[in-house]
Amino acid sequence: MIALASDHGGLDLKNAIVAFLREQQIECTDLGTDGTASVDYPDFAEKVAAAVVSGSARAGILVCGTGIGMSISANKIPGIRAALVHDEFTAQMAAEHNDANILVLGGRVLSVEQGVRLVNIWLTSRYEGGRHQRRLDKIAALE
Ligand SMILES: O=C(CO)[C@H](O)[C@H](O)[C@H](O)COP(=O)(O)O
Repeated sequence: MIALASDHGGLDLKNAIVAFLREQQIECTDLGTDGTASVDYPDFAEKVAAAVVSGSARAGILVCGTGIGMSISANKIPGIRAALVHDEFTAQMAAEHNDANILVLGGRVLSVEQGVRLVNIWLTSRYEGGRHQRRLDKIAALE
């Protein structure tokens, strides 16, 4: 299960990602927002982070205008490694090196096509472990 949410600035990209995941028959849950009314991104970051930390979702995707506010918010939650990515390389590294459990995208930064492409790269890339695990352990110790 993948949990997704956006604010109003990320709505179109989030909806496109939901459609993509359903097309791929990847189970997902859309935690909002549902319309174009202005909302506050920390409320939605918290919902997705809670789903990931509780284990009800294996991973999460958050979208706001820049992705910055969502990543700052989600990374406040212990156990979350939220990665804001902008291109193919950072999407791949977020999985391979950081084992990011939440992918964050900027709906006002990326085209819908590019955003969906980055989701696909992150989902199909695998954490490499090894030296990276030592670093993730040190991140966890900071919590
Ligand atoms: O990351 C953000 C803020 O740090 C997001 O881009 C928000 O979507 C953005 O701030 C919302 O802006 P708005 O002017 O209220 O639409």
